[in-house]
Amino acid sequence: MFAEVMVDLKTKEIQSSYDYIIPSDLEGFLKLGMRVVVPFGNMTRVGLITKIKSESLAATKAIIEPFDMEPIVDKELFHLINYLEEEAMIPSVLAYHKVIPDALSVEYQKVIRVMKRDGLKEPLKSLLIDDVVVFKKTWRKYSSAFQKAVSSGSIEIDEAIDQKRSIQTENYYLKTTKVPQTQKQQALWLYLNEPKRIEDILDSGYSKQMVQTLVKMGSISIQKQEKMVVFKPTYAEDSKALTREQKEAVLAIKESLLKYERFLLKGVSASGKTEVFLQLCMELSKKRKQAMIITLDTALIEQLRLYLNPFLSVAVIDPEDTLQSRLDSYRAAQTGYVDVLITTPSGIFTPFKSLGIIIADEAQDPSYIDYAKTIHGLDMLQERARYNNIPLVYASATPPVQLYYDATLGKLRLIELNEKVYQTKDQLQIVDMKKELENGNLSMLSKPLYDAINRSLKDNKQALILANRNGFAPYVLCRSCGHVPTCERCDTTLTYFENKRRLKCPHCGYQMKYEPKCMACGSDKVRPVGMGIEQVEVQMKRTFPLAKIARLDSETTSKKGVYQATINAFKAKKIDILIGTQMISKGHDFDIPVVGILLIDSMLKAPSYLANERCYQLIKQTMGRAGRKQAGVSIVQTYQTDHFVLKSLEDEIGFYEQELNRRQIAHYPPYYQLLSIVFKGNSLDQAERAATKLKQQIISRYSQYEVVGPSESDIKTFKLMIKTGKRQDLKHWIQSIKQYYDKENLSVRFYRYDDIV
Ligand SMILES: Nc1ncnc2c1ncn2[C@@H]1O[C@H](COP(=O)(O)OP(=O)(O)OP(=O)(O)O)[C@@H](O)[C@H]1O
Ligand SMILES: [Zn+2]
Repeated sequence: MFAEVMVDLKTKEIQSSYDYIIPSDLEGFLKLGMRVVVPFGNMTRVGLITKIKSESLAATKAIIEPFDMEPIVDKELFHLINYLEEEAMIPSVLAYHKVIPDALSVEYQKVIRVMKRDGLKEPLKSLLIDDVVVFKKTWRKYSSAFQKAVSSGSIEIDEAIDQKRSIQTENYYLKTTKVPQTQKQQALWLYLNEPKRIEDILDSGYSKQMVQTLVKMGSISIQKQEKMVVFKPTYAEDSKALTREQKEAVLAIKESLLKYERFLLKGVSASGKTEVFLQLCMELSKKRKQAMIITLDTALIEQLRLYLNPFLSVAVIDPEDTLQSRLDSYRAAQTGYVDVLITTPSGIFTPFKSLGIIIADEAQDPSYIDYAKTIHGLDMLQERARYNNIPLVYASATPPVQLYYDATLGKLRLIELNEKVYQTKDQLQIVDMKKELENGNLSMLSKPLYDAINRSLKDNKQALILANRNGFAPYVLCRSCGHVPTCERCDTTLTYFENKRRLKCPHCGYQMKYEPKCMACGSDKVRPVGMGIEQVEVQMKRTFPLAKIARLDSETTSKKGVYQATINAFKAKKIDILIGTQMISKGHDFDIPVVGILLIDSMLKAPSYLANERCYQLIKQTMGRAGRKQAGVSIVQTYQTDHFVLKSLEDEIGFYEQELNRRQIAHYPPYYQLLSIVFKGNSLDQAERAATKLKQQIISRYSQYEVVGPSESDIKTFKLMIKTGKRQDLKHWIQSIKQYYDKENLSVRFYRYDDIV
């Protein structure tokens, strides 16, 4: 027998799988989805078995040994990998890379063994103090010394595979056939008629000492089993009486628990969607089925966990956690040990033993689309729900336009929660900043917002301010020559960060030190222009000097734990005014009377067909943080009071209808599908020529496609955007010409979820 092995999954250069002979003693043991150790050139590498077959013309080398005892990639994951290759047009190595978690990746090390210590000379003599040492990267400069030592036989160098994290085990205690003497001992012995962990034994009132004695006597045996790390149910809370709408929602979804169906749970902010999740998960837990809930970040994971944990066992996979902790939770889901797994869109590929429901919370959030814009988490979840024949619930106060549209077509079932649990009042006020200026108010705070915050502080209450723009100012400008510093890698205008005195590229992360001297003309008349969140903070501190003010954005939360701590402090009312970017807008169950929404005008002008939708959702989500347990007011400051997004903040249907209409006219989703084809060459010229040529080919071959571009989109990169009603045949055709570009040394990538227009 032969195996196709995808060698060294995490190395992008190795793009294909290779055939290996399966040694006869491993036949039957090795299965699809297991990792194996194989010879590769003169190295030893780990690879994944992607196929087992009876014939191979290419195989010359044999698999050395298994690396896993059971498959780490199951049938469903293979299906998803296939889906990624076919539908998202992702190269297969990358698809494997996406699906297999980092916690399971390996590293390769060189291990040096000292054979003859006397033969060692400096610097090796002092580097190799122990007899077995792992080679350090910094020792590369001594390569020739190491080579000499090898040829003289003083040292040997081996290659070792280092698994970054491994599955943890722990001891379980079980009775043997040997009956102990005393009555007390016999009680313990009988209690251990099935394997138990020491914690559980102690909890049941037996002593550690007695366990040890019986082990010595041979009445108890010790077994090693996989250690399961989950949050066990605390039973610390009583269940709530559901509202009428919650009851109806639970009932509707419960009816189709054991089949594939999509639901849109559209519930206004604070309508108690989480309670609906809890009820569904509890129902499934009775049927020994698991639930996967996706939310956005550490604080929201924790908020959800605290809500569910009194009733259910919960595991979480948070990209902020350690590899080991992520692996533990991964195994808890995979082995069926836990009721609920809560994770972020990064965890959507986690395998389950018996998945019963998928809930995509905050389904409107852009982070469901991966950074590269190749994978849409909601599409992957739909594929998983279909594969497992289970319901998928999208939950949101502001559903994506696409899902709203699908619901109107009857492709998914709409369930609405229109009332807030506590039926508190909320109020919206849109302030025209042009008028504020006319009335002589030059500050960034409008009179109504200033008054509202002031009142709240006087009442010992809080305020939340959205300022969704990083840095101190969006750019700096030389007032002498007009120069604006841009990124030397991708030409994007650099954002100015005053606290760190740096200029940073919002697109690629490039950064440089800020000098108040113009790089073009040397003048010292360089000034920040426009407003960012750092500046909002400075001005708020000046306006409300006695208030405790905190800021939440990518800068302040770069250190682990700060985000969660700040959210907790705000909930505990240790902060008076919290200023934040979009990270404060979604899902947090705050109890505040005032929300201020600033700096949204530039968002409405973003070059994305999703700009209106994103801005609408962001404002509505932020508004939803007030008026939960107490009445609340949201104040939106804008220069564009006539914009339909702002006009329809209290007319939901109006928003969706106008936006749909606009998209239909401009040929955007959901009416048209988009596909970006991006060429990256050795030069801008080469990329542009290829893009132009492909555009002509497409137009002459497929008259039904609209092709926009080519346009320069990055360094040495040109992009075509295709709009189409149907994408299928185009995909195969492009795949077939792809080899041609490979020969020309041009990389061609496809992006299905590119929204930049
Ligand atoms: N049936 C109920 N009885 C009493 N309190 C409830 C009930 N259901 C939910 N709550 C409480 O109402 C508050 C709001 O619920 P939840 O956070 O689930 O709202 P949500 O719909 O998810 O809002 P958002 O869209 O803003 O995230 C929570 O504090 C929750 O504990
Ligand atoms: Zn850049």
